[in-house]
Amino acid sequence: MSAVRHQALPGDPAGHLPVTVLTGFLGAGKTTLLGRLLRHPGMARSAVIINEFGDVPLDHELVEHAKEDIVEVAGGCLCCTVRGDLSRAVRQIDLSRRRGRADFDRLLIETTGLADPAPIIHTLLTDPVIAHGYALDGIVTLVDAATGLATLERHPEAVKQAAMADRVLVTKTDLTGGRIPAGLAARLATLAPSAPPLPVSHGRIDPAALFGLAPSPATLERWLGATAAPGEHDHAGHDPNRHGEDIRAFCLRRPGPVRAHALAGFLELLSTHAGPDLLRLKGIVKLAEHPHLPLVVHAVQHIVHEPVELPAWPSPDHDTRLVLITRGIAEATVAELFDTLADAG
Ligand SMILES: Nc1nc2c(ncn2[C@@H]2O[C@H](COP(=O)(O)OP(=O)(O)OP(=O)(O)O)[C@@H](O)[C@H]2O)c(=O)[nH]1
Repeated sequence: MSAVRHQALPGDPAGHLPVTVLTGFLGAGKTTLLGRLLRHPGMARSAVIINEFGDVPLDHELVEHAKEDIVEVAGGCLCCTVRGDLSRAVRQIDLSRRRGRADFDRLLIETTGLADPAPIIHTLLTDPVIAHGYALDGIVTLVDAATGLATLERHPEAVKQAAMADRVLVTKTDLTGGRIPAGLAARLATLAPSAPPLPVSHGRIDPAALFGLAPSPATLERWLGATAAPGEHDHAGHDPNRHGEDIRAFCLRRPGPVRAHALAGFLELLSTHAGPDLLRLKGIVKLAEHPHLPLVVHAVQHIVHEPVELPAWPSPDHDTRLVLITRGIAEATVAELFDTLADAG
């Protein structure tokens, strides 16, 4: 038996460990917030499950973490194709805790940006092993201050994420003058009236604001009633890189270095012309100018974020890898554009 201290939920004599579900549309800032939270001294005893859409996981290389209590679930959304994987991931990390290999008293689950939180909550509440040892402490939904309103208009997944929130964080308010834009605030007030939004910049928030939000039994009942029974969303043979009709993920890989101006041209062309259909781009790039210092790039719809240079390659894989999630844009078109610019570079 490990000597694990249990930090039970208040009023929970059974000593269930609290689980927080961190959700929010593609690129809303979930990984940024998580990275920052995990550096907070009060968060040292947290385990994390990260789920990524598509079969080329990158987040585990991009989340700065000094701890090993992180399990990555790749290859689809927890909400549709890999719900069984959520159970397995929680069971795996729970077994590590019981065997004394992992020492945590709080679990955080970061969903993909396309996830419907309802089936995830359903699994947490109904899987016998999970329900025995863990209890939902709250759903924290991140909404991007700059793209959030347009995203809520176009993507029902984003609406559901906001509607189920116990806490809404409006991220990137440094891009909107430190404020939540009025139109977005009004939309959120109707979607999540009991979760007034908090503005957040660069993931800076007191962790206490995110915990102890446990939804009431009546709310849980409502979700359980509204959610499909386990198995209904699990499609055998479902392509993990597809979501709905025309959203798909793909990865561009290039072993040779890429010149900075070729990369900048590619990002500029793509974000300007694909606009809202470039749901997400993230990647790690070997720049010709600094091949030993990998560059992390991000774009969310029409916004290309400030690239960040890492002090070292996070894994032995030193190829440039760009993961894209697009709506109705062919992989071949994007790959050709990238190759043309990189080859000419
Ligand atoms: N200016 C600004 N940029 C931010 C902020 N938070 C996150 N970003 C940037 O937004 C981009 C996306 O952030 P992530 O944390 O990767 O977003 P995510 O929600 O984890 O993305 P997915 O996992 O792909 O859905 C990155 O370039 C971040 O640096 C913020 O508060 N301000």
